Amino acid sequence: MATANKNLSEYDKAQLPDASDLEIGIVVSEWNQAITESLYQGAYSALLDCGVAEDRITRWNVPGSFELTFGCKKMIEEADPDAVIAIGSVIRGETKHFDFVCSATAQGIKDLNVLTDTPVIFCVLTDDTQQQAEDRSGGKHGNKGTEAAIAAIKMAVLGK
Ligand SMILES: Nc1c(NC[C@H](O)[C@H](O)[C@H](O)CO)[nH]c(=O)[nH]c1=O
Ligand SMILES: CC(=O)[C@@H](O)COP(=O)(O)O
Repeated sequence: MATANKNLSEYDKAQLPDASDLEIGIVVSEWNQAITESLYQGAYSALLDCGVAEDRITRWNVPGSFELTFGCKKMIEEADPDAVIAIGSVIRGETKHFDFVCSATAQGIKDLNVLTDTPVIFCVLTDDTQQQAEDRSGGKHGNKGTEAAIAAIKMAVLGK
């Protein structure tokens, strides 16, 4: 199902496990900062709404999406959260750099899920246009940060 047919912000708290004792890490890329801050706010608000304690949410920033893998790895090593949300926004430019950044970031986050015992949630928008990114970070298609927070809660409990 394409995002166009699914609102990213919809969730049913009644279907979620107790999140009151969860520690959640969030690593945020500074590239396309207006988009990533909107994604972060979506994730942060949903975590609080679902019962995660404010003082159990840890945020770190990294320069770009390519650095998300290292930032999440260090957070897992140093803070040992129950799950980590990796937030980024990659928007296609004139060259093939978009393809390499998206592929490396997706593979790196996948590797963390394989090589560590901590779920790492892929909250990285990979868009052809600024409008597509805005539509998925609090626009007409909802907020992927909200979707990522719900996934983080579910995976954190599954991984315990
Ligand atoms: N163009 C985008 C980038 N590029 C930067 C890389 O992520 C990386 O920080 C750099 O290559 C140094 O290692 N990053 C994004 O997150 N979004 C983009 O659109
Ligand atoms: C995803 C990127 O790295 C890209 O936005 C950089 O733009 P360009 O391909 O024009 O250098």
